[in-house]
Amino acid sequence: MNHSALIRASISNVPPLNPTHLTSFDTQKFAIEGRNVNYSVRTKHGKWVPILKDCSLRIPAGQLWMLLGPNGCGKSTLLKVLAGLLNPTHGTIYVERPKSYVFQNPDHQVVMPTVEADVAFGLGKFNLTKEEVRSRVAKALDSVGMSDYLRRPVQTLSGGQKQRVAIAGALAEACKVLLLDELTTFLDENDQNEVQVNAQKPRLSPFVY
Ligand SMILES: Nc1ncnc2c1ncn2[C@@H]1O[C@H](COP(=O)(O)OP(=O)(O)OP(=O)(O)O)[C@@H](O)[C@H]1O
Repeated sequence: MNHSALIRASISNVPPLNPTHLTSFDTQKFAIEGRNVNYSVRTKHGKWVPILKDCSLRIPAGQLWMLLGPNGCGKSTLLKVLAGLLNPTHGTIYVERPKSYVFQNPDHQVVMPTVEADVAFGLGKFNLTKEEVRSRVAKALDSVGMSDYLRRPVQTLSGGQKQRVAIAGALAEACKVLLLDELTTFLDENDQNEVQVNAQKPRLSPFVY
């Protein structure tokens, strides 16, 4: 996969990054920046197979972008590299923090017994009062249209509802970068639009790190 597979969902295209003109990441302007990112896997026969080849991209803050490309071109791999779940074989990456990654299959992520507990799970690392946690969980669930499901056991949710709960967990942490793998897997078109619009509203104040 190269940067031609990266399509912005709004306004005009930013020209591809020319790494020779830049010496440091422009963290004021870009929420995500990758330079000549390569990722290869080693087969059981010891052969290296390239998946990402010299992939460079810059994504400005406050915008929604989509990665488009054919099956198997490397979209999920690039997202995992940006999320820090995979280490690039070569290249450099900057991603603004806090960042969150929502898996293609929400069963990998929605693990607590109830919706409320699951959305609150990631907040455990912050020094918040119970009231602050409750308030963040309520706002995040409202953002994804799941306020009525607060006390529901997660195993009773549909795939799309689980995906919304996973997104609410990311929003509750006021992530600055939200990496969504295959938003289309479980959400229908209306739900995708709703989540995208709501996720861009600044309802939750960011944490100070
Ligand atoms: N651990 C691995 N070992 C071998 N090949 C892998 C590994 N991980 C990914 N691949 C291969 O890398 C390529 C890119 O996979 P990736 O999941 O990133 O594609 P994708 O663009 O997200 O595909 P899709 O649209 O089908 O979800 C695929 O050909 C896949 O088989």
